[in-house]
Amino acid sequence: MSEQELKALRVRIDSLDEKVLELISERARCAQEVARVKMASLAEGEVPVFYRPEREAQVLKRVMERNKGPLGNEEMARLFREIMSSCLALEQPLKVAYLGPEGTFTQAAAMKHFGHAVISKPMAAIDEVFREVAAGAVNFGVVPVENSTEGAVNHTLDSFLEHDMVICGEVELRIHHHLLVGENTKTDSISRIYSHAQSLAQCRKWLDAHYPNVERVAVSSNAEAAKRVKGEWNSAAIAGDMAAGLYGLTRLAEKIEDRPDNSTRFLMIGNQEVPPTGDDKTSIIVSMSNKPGALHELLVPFHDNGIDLTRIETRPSRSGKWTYVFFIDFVGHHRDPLVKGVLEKISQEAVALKVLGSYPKAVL
Ligand SMILES: O=C(O)C(=O)C[C@]1(C(=O)O)C=C[C@@H](O)C=C1
Repeated sequence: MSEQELKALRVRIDSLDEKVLELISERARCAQEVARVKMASLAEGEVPVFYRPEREAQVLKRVMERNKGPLGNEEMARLFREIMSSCLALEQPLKVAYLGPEGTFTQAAAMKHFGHAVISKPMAAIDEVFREVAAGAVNFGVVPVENSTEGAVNHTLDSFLEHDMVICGEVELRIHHHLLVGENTKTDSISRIYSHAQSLAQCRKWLDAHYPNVERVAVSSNAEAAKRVKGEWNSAAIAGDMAAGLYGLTRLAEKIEDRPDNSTRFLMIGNQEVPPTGDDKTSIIVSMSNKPGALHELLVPFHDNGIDLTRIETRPSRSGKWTYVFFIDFVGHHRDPLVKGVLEKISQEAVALKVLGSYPKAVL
């Protein structure tokens, strides 16, 4: 390519950027207008709802449907995700608590779902995320709920039993783990590997093959593991990209998770009900009386109405020995007539039924 050609292309890019800039600014002014309309149409005592997950899902889906490339759908949606995040920040800067410290996969999930224009607050434990939302100190919280290799995150499920929370979104993240060391670490003298227990479990086979005699130490998060090895000479951490970047660590081995499709699903929790989008999921907690066939009774209405169950998890209930609650996710919104019917049928048989929330299926 000649210098001349390159110059001409850059002139074209400059001119396109000016148009993109003007269009983004126009969009942002539009969002400010939306905020004005929302404020003006409030009934007395009503609080404005600026964040609209159902609308965001619709915007991102539309972008993906209309995208003709060469950028991929996900890439394009990510760009719009950030534009929308900044537009919303003009209406109302969202505060989001997540399972910290900084650099965790939960933080990455929060950014993937809300974009980077939110004010994010790391919390030391899952229960603290719930409490922060319940106290109204933040608008939303982000917590992990299940991993494709290791299963349910029980702390999160148990927290739903203790707090009244509305689930308003989900996001899935492909989890890649790396073996990380600080700059002063001699790689042949590693005597300890830190990570979160779930991450150690997700890399068990790799560790058995490569570091069978090295002590594995479970800490509160993999970001915490990364933070520790920064100052230690004989230690390594298992953590992800965000933590590696944040603590300036070197990747000794990349993508060491045993299963290449290792993914974690995260939930957004808040106090806001989300209207239907036509492509939603619902999460419920049900407790049945301890009698034969109870689980069968619970599942039959779903089957009879062709409702797709995406997950069922059992946890000990907090109210009695050997009694259980079921966490069930299914496709549909609790306001859909078919779903309403199923929930009514179940509540006739159940000791208790609580809808945790209906929310758009993850778009990104
Ligand atoms: O449509 C709205 O209600 C808006 O506030 C606008 C907008 C957007 O930028 O498109 C911004 C924030 C909401 O969460 C959803 C969409």
